[in-house]
Amino acid sequence: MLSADVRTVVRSRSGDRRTRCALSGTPEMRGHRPPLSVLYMIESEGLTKRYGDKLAVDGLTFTVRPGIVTGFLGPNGAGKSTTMRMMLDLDHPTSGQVRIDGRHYRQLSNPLAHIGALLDAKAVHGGRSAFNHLLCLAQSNGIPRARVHEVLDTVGLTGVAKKRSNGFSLGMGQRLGIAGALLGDPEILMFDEPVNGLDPEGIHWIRNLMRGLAAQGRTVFVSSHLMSEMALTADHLIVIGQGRLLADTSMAQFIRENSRAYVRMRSPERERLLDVLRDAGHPASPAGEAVEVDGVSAADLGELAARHRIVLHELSPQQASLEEAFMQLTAGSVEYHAHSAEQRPMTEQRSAAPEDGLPEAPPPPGTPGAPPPGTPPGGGWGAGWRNPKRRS
Ligand SMILES: Nc1ncnc2c1ncn2[C@@H]1O[C@H](COP(=O)(O)OP(=O)(O)OP(=O)(O)O)[C@@H](O)[C@H]1O
Repeated sequence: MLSADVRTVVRSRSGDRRTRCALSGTPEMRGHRPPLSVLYMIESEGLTKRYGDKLAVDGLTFTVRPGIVTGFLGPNGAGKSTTMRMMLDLDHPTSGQVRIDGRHYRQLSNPLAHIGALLDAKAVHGGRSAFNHLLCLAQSNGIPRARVHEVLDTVGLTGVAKKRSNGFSLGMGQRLGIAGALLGDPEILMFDEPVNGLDPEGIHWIRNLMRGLAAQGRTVFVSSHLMSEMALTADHLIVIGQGRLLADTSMAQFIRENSRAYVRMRSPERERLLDVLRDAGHPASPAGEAVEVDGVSAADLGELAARHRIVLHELSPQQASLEEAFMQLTAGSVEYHAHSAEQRPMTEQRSAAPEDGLPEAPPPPGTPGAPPPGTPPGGGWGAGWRNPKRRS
């Protein structure tokens, strides 16, 4: 017999397969039911993974909750994929644990019905058609054949279902991987770089898919390096650097706490404006033709300018992007630094490098090859990856 609390929860998820299981009280749902508080969650507790000398994941404790999209961010090599692999029991933690719906992955009697994942879109048998690939997955997991047609339709691959997947583009492969993740109609979905290789329409589609899955009350955990996309998709962020937890917070709070918010003002009477701001106790910094003021609202600054009859051509509150906030927070954890393609060739750099072998300081801001604003000393993202720990 299901408790009243369980009925409340499952009824709010109208139409989903597990809801029906729960209401009919199948043996799977009757046995080993985790406490309500952990349903549909991923819980990582002190998760640690060491590969030889390399501490890839270092004591990660966090919870991924249902009903929202949780973004998983970190610079290259931060440990995101390793963490996701451990969640699916594809890699064993050195210490710590992960629970899915309150249980270890190995204890789930029907894992695909609990958690669906896209980790590596290329991990399919290329000689099989998309349909047969999904059918094999379905048959080995007790999922009806009709569900294969449903997920192919959801990801837009029905028209190429009989084609071999080794002829698929990167984007089609991603869609097939997503179809596999959806196959068991799980409450928890995990995607590692799902927009890789997708065109703008595909990116838009997966954004809506993820938001739609979360709106149905599912738990959606997604990693991506595409910050602009993540800013549009995720509600909550887990950020790691060098295997350690750096932030576990809402998107809005993350940006607020890791960036500078200020108001940008432009006036044909710039010098007078600076004087008025100074006299009012609002120190402003000149920025080209504009001035930037911290810690005062745009409304207050507009009224101040009006009282002094100063014409304004711009009065705009500025908030850093997710990308800027991310780079600010992870500045100390970036392991693989990049250098602009416009910098001198590597051979030239090597001969001119100081004796300690460290890279030279980047060019000044605004010049060719300069890093974008907020880039930590030593570089940012881009071409020419080089691990400073592997100096020759
Ligand atoms: N099988 C392995 N053997 C040895 N080292 C590994 C193995 N898998 C990962 N690592 C190392 O662990 C660290 C974390 O790697 P991981 O792939 O989890 O990072 P990531 O955050 O997913 O990186 P990216 O964003 O570049 O995909 C890296 O230094 C990586 O080289």
